[in-house]
Amino acid sequence: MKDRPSEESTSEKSGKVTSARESSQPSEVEVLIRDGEAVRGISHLTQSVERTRLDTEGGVLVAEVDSLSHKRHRILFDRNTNLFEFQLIGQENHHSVVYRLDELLCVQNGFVKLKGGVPQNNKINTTIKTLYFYFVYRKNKHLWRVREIAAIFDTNSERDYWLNILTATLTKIRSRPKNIIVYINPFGGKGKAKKIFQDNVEPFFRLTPGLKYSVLMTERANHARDHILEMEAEKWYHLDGLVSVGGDGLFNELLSGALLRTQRDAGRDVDNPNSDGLVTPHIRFGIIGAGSANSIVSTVHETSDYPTAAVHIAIGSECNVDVCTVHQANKLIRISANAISYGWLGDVLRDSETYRCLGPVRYQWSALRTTIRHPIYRGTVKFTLSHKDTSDPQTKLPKCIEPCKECESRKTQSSDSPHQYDYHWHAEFTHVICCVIPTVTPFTPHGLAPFTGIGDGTLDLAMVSRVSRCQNIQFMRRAAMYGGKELYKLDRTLNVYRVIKWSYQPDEGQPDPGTWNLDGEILEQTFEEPLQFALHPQLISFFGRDAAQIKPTKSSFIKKRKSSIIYQ
Ligand SMILES: Nc1ncnc2c1ncn2[C@@H]1O[C@H](COP(=O)(O)OP(=O)(O)OP(=O)(O)O)[C@@H](O)[C@H]1O
Repeated sequence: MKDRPSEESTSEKSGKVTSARESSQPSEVEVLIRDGEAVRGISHLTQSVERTRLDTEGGVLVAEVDSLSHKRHRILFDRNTNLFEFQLIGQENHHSVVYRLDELLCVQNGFVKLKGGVPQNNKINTTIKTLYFYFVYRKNKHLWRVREIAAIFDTNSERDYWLNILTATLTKIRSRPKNIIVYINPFGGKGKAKKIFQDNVEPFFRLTPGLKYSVLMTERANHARDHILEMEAEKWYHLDGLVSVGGDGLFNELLSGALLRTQRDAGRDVDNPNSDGLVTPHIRFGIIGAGSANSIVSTVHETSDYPTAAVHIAIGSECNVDVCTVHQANKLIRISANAISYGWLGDVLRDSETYRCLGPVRYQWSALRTTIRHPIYRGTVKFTLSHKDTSDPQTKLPKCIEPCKECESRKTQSSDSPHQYDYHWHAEFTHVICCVIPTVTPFTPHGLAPFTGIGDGTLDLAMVSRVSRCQNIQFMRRAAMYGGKELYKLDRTLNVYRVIKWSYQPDEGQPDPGTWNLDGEILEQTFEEPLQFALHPQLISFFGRDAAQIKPTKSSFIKKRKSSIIYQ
């Protein structure tokens, strides 16, 4: 059991301590995140210190403390670089550990029960003289957790001085959210969204200094979207985050509500697919994946782990994400930040709606039914490449099925007359799949889109023309087992392009125009009007961090353990 100082066992030593002065309160703090960079120690900033001292405003705060095992340490907090250094003193060799301010979730004058790095409840077990630092860290490739460092000060007032100054500093970190709304779909996934929030997310929020949050339980479909659109302006502009606790469908409501509201307030035309002037919402999005697929959260954080998502919201990490708008007859009809698919995948979703009573198994059942039916749709895909794509579709795309209206119209037009899209392909399709982000789902754990990123300014468009039932099963099996990257390696004839806009129109005279699967929701296609898809690069921000930038903490810390404070 951990040795914690209790009220009875500690006695306060006398000592004059600088009181928290007005002048020492920090103004707004800008944390420079230097992920992946080796952080230089700050020990050069001080030589010998007896007790808490603040060199200058924005200078270095220094104190000598004991660890729980009574080893003497020095803590330095450099307010210019926003770095903490914990040094073990009185040893021959120099042992220290450095943390950044943005890794500090909170400081407390008592300990919080942690289980596997997740705060268990909100009870703070107050102690005297001990300050508990709660730092977030990347536990392994995917998971983020909280670790505790306990430092026993010489006096209670010195501890309180540190507590006040650090809490005030954390409250003023500009990138941390101050005011968020949490939308919970009580029926999402297995109907446990509320409990998931209370057990895995709320404890982080309660610990975060300066974070205010309100919770809205949705009562119907589109409740969250309408709530955002109808919110009073003053409330809306004071918000800095919207968090969905549910599936991809609930998140899409938040996304649509916030984007529509922002464009409406800015007087932008959302209906025109060629308008590239959409305004970025002032809020960031957080997702707690409590739905059935949780594809967006799994793609952004590479895991649907609830505490990881909660950590990113609490510490205010940020990543920008591309968005795709879908238009029909010059009207905006949907917004997607995930994947849009037509053909086999669209039909599976449509069929699965009839079998909702089966729960998540319905997708497997409908996949089987759709594979037996083996739908093929004839239509025209038109697209414009992103400048990042180097392949030339002209040399790779098979010939259009004749007659092709687009080929004929291009023949009759002069070569210099502008086309809305640079390339087209009239074919019979088994799949047309467009990924805005890599699209990690329980069925495609390695990501469906071969080369796209979450905010790389491209859409990956894959067109799979008529294949046999057997080939389609192989195609889906490979995509699920190895991910899109391997699929592309195995089949170089796969027509995949990085595009910025595209459209699809089915040929008339087929029994069915087909259905789209847009972020897991059905979108009906019509014969009359093509659907147009337009990319808006990095239009929204998420509470998330590019995982590749941060190295996981080494698990061999036991070997390097020098004290209960320095174990990295
Ligand atoms: N209280 C509610 N009652 C009914 N429907 C709701 C409610 N709140 C949200 N919805 C709608 O339910 C749909 C599915 O919700 P959500 O995505 O949260 O869960 P899910 O279990 O992942 O769903 P799916 O079955 O689509 O995967 C959303 O499109 C949303 O609009």
